[in-house]
Amino acid sequence: MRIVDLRNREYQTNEELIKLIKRSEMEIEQYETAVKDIIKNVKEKGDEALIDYTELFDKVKLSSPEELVITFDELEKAYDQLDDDTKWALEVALERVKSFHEAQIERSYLLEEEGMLLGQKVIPMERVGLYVPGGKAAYPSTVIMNAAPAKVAGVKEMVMCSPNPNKYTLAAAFLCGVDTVYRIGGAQAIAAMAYGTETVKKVDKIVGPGNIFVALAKKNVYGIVDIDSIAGPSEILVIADETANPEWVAADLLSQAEHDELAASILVTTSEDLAIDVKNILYNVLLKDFEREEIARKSLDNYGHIFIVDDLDTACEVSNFIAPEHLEIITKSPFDLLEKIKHAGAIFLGEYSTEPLGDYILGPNHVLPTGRSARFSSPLGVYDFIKRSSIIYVSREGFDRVEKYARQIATAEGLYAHRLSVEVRKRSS
Ligand SMILES: NC(=O)c1ccc[n+]([C@@H]2O[C@H](COP(=O)([O-])OP(=O)(O)OC[C@H]3O[C@@H](n4cnc5c(N)ncnc54)[C@H](O)[C@@H]3O)[C@@H](O)[C@H]2O)c1
Ligand SMILES: N[C@H](CO)Cc1c[nH]c[nH+]1
Ligand SMILES: [Zn+2]
Repeated sequence: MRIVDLRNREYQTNEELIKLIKRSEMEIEQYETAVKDIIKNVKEKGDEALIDYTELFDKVKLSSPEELVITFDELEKAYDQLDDDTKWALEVALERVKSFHEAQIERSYLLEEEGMLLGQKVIPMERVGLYVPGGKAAYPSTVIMNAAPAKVAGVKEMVMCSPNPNKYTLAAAFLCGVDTVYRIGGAQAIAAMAYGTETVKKVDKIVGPGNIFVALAKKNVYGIVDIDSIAGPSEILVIADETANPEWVAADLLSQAEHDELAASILVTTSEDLAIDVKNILYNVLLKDFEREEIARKSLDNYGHIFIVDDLDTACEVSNFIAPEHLEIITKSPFDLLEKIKHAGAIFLGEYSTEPLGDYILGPNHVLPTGRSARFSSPLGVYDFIKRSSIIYVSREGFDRVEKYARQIATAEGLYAHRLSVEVRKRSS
């Protein structure tokens, strides 16, 4: 495999590539230390720590723990304040996301065998925590992406945390029927939902995306609660050939760069001309007079890459290695590459399937694994909000069919009380 970037550096191996794309261990360690400290403080000081962090990071001064909670009236008022077009757009999005996720519903089942009924009962989670980011932008769309699959799964209670949420985020929470909303963000919100405080309810599972502090905090509380995936700073990788429109590709790369200085936007192309055009358009046209220039420029300078490869097979190999959150394939025959893609949070095929449509309105979830975790994680879905219990019924007849095998295996394991449980029943015949 031969990979050349725009500065004519050559990468021979995946290891060289990973060094380039990975945030340095030292960088991550700094964030880890800060996050662990925040979690410890919230565990020890509860609401007091939440009030302090909210002032420090979100510049919101609260005079009492009650103010951490946003009342139902505030949510309703926020919704009423929206103009009709925005209300309608959010409603259409909610309906589309819900109906896409309905296909993920998993049913309980019972298998009947001679003398036995064996099955699985699907049970929705009782209380889940939704994280909705709010530092560098507001994310009403993420309220929908979190809440819609939870509702479809039948979750009883939804708790939501977001730093300094604006009227759009609050209106979306109202529309989605979120039960309790707290104005708390970052690692402190994750710690509060995992451990509970005097005011914040402890949940069974925390889902939703966020910046590096949120993503690392979720990783840290995993085990105390369940989490969905590591859905951290956004990523996009575009595989494109000479048929791609450079302006469209550049716009799509910028769409994720504007989320966060730590976002990653990568183009892998077989066309050197396209590579040069995309770079020029990005830096000499789109970034000029761009409202979110500061964030996007830092992201592109540090984590933006353009790789030129010999063929589309190599492009797929690079993409599989990076395992991006979003993969766009803008080539002459995008479906031809689909079977070669092994790791990606969401795969967008063809030039009109632009990533931002997926962020807002199509239906598939936009809460997606990042940082190469698409190798083992999936998009947020109904399956994240359910758990399963096995159901077991055995009659005397069923018992007689299998008891000797159980006794045999119990003997092999040296677990005599296990064997006894079977023997006492056998003797009763
Ligand atoms: N992967 C996905 O599915 C997905 C979806 C949507 C958004 N995102 C990502 O979510 C993120 C949103 O980030 P954001 O910053 O706008 O909002 P955010 O809510 O995730 O983070 C804001 C919080 O970060 C904390 N914070 C900021 N600076 C800190 C510091 N120096 N020390 C400790 N804590 C600090 C504060 O508590 C603040 O409330 C972006 O990275 C975006 O790319 C990812
Ligand atoms: N692209 C983000 C996921 O990485 C989701 C989002 C919400 N709003 C805009 N974009
Ligand atoms: Zn986005």
